[in-house]
Amino acid sequence: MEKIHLELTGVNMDFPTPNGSFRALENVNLKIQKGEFVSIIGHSGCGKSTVLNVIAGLYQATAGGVILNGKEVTVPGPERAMVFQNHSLLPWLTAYENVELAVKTIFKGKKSKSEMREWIEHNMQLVHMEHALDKRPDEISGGMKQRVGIARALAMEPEVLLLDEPFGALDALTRAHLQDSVMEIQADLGNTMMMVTHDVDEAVLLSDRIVMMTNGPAATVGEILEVNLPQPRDRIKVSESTQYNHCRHEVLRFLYERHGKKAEELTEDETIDETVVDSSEKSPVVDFKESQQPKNKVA
Ligand SMILES: Nc1ncnc2c1ncn2[C@@H]1O[C@H](COP(=O)(O)OP(=O)(O)OP(=O)(O)O)[C@@H](O)[C@H]1O
Repeated sequence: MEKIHLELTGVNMDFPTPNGSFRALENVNLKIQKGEFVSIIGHSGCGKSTVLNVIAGLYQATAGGVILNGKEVTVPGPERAMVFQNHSLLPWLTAYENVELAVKTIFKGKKSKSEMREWIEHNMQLVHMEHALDKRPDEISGGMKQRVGIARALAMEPEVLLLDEPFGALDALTRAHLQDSVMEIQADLGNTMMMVTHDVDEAVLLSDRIVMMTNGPAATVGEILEVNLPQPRDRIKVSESTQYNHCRHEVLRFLYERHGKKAEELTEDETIDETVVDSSEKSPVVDFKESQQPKNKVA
């Protein structure tokens, strides 16, 4: 049995609201091994981002806690880097300088100026952005900005990379490129990665396990699905495999059941455009999409 790297135990998260306390999470328990890629999926507003924010230390759990490498985490730290849906780069700095800012914070006094430069260039290479070091965010595309955001997070040498819908704002082709890059990076570096996504295909393609959350309020882990697909994964080969379609069906079944549709109404290859109920509003919203990403691997 592998050693547990990251563990959430009995996590509750209550938010104060004008109408009293709102319980977003209740008794969330999760054990993650080093180097695992875990996706979190669930209906809109169920609490996926809240789970990541608690791990990041941006929110403090009202009960229970998070242990990383045997130590409790309650505040943000460089060993847990977060990538958001919107790149959050500083617009007046170049791509290089944006990454440099994070690198200086972590490695000041530990790396020389030339070592820092090498390290920044190395991380930009990992995300295939070495050609745009001197571009400012307004001079590069959304996908390129996201790449720089990932480089900035990786440059902090985090033990855990937290990805909150990192590709959600991108077009299908760019998303596919970035998914491939993230798979390559994880194969290279072996980081533990946790990703919130609404995209069932993305979750199956990238994950070792998919955590499916129940609807809120007081959301918790509903089911956990193991994705037993061989690595490295080629999107075209994977999408043709029975195991892939089984995993996809299992996630859709879970989401449908939470939406009130019966599992037996699903077929293995059913196409779905929208399936969910916003768990906080209890009204149908267009949210869960079968991925429209291209099925072939893009270089
Ligand atoms: N700071 C806050 N104060 C009050 N309520 C909050 C706060 N942050 C989140 N919530 C509530 O907690 C619940 C979970 O929110 P969260 O953003 O984690 O859901 P989510 O599953 O990530 O949603 P989505 O899929 O739409 O991004 C929601 O009902 C949300 O309104």
